[in-house]
Amino acid sequence: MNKREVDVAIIGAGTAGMVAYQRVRKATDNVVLIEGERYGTTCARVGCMPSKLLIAAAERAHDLKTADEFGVLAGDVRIDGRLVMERVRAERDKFVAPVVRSMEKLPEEHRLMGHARFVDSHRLVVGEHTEVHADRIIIATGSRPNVPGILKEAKDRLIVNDDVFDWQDLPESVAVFGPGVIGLELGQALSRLGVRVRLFGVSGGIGGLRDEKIRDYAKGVFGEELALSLKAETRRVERTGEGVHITWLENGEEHQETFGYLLAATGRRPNVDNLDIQNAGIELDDRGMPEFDPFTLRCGDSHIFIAGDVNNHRPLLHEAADEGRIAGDNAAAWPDVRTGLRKTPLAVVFSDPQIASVGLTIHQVDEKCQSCFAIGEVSFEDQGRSKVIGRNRGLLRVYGEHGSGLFMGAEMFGPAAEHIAHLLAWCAQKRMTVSEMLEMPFYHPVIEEGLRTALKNLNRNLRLGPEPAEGCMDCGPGV
Ligand SMILES: Cc1cc2nc3c(=O)[nH]c(=O)nc-3n(C[C@H](O)[C@H](O)[C@H](O)COP(=O)(O)OP(=O)(O)OC[C@H]3O[C@@H](n4cnc5c(N)ncnc54)[C@H](O)[C@@H]3O)c2cc1C
Ligand SMILES: NC(=O)c1ccc[n+]([C@@H]2O[C@H](COP(=O)([O-])OP(=O)(O)OC[C@H]3O[C@@H](n4cnc5c(N)ncnc54)[C@H](O)[C@@H]3O)[C@@H](O)[C@H]2O)c1
Repeated sequence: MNKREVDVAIIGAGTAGMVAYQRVRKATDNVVLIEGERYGTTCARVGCMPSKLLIAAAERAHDLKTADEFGVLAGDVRIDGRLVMERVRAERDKFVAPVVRSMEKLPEEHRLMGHARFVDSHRLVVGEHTEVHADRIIIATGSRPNVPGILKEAKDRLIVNDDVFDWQDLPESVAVFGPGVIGLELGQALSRLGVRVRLFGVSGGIGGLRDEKIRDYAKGVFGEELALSLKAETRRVERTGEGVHITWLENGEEHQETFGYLLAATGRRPNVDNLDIQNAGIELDDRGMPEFDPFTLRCGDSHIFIAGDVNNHRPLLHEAADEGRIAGDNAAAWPDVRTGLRKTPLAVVFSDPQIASVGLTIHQVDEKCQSCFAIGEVSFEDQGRSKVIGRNRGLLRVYGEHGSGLFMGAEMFGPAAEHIAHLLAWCAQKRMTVSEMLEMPFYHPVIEEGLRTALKNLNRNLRLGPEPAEGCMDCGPGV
């Protein structure tokens, strides 16, 4: 077995691992970045980018199919599944290639291919060919789909997100299990591309929405175009000659339907269980997850750090990058460990309408403010710009603290949520009050005017500032 002695070993060459590597590199040349499978990252290969490519095709198809609303007659819209998937794969490959190239450009002594596992708190065995002794270690091993046992009965027709993006053609039908972020994004996109889809859930939730009022509204809107079984008890999953036959119980009645494939989007499992983590000498919780500080990413008071999806703290791309930076800086400077900047929570679901959440959830605000908070809201059904562009479905709810008037968080289902969420996240991070946010300029006619309406409503409910005039003429029509 080869032997290596390094200052810092990083396990996992995904986004968190690559960013951590760049930071460590500033302090030492004696570093190794270990990858067990392939270069290219989850985001570029099987995550953010290919999913958004599929969604982009679905949005084009949907726009064409609904263009007659504007008097634009597109005729019969035909979707060529082979061409759709060809573009998804080709564009995906263009995102993956530069990531792989940047990895391959690293000095050879900084790269190691092979699955890593802990032998003790400082020693890793990699691919059974190299033993690495590291002064400090960063775990950045990401996550993988978690598939409940019963779904495995779909056998060769069971797929996860990774498989979808290698399809050569679109299938006739897919049962999507898991109405969370991945299931909703992919399920709606496939449906809009002409695939027969049913979305199965267990708890009644959809798209990770936490505010019940928005969740109920969103369920109504998605239910108009998607077959939803959000509170289903799966009785049987059988691989038959035609595909996958599913029997489920819903509202006290048994239902059955056959699909070509079963897509499991039932959550993700951190890649901790394949590391022999029990040998690392760090505290584990009752689920076997390392205890760590989210501000330093350090596990207890050890020399081991954990960054990205693997710690399951905020499993999003920009958070993986931030955590890679913090863990990298701290591993480099160890034992001088510093707290890093954690940004305001921000999440976007690329459904249509989009879903976004910013800052604290309604339940967290309630807990933090001990019920001393108010809610402002706006419906986009009557919002001027949204009506003009035919996207007037949605609801935004903003939360503020009584007394201080501070903006605490928001949840949104509606048009341009990805953009409005950014404005809100920036205000939250700057700790702005709702009144200060209302001092900012709002153009006319734009979707952001809907945000202003929600903020004015919140200010009124916080009993701050002047009582807003009904039908404000300064604001123009349809705001
Ligand atoms: C379908 C889908 C869509 C998504 N869309 C979005 C989106 O739109 N926006 C967003 O912000 N986020 C999105 N995400 C989440 C985002 O992709 C992740 O948060 C991010 O990629 C996590 O990066 P990471 O570095 O933690 O993990 P990864 O990029 O997964 O890297 C981990 C690496 O560790 C390696 N590894 C694992 N175990 C070992 C081992 N024992 N030894 C050596 N190497 C190992 C793996 O092979 C992998 O290369 C999406 C995810 C999915 C699945
Ligand atoms: N746009 C984005 O930013 C984006 C997109 C995709 C993924 N992601 C990230 O990836 C993470 C994982 O996404 P995900 O969708 O896999 O997880 P998730 O936790 O969002 O959703 C999983 C869903 O599966 C349901 N479920 C669990 N067991 C089930 C069963 N047996 N039958 C039916 N439903 C079942 C859960 O109730 C939940 O609704 C997200 O939390 C997010 O951080 C982000």
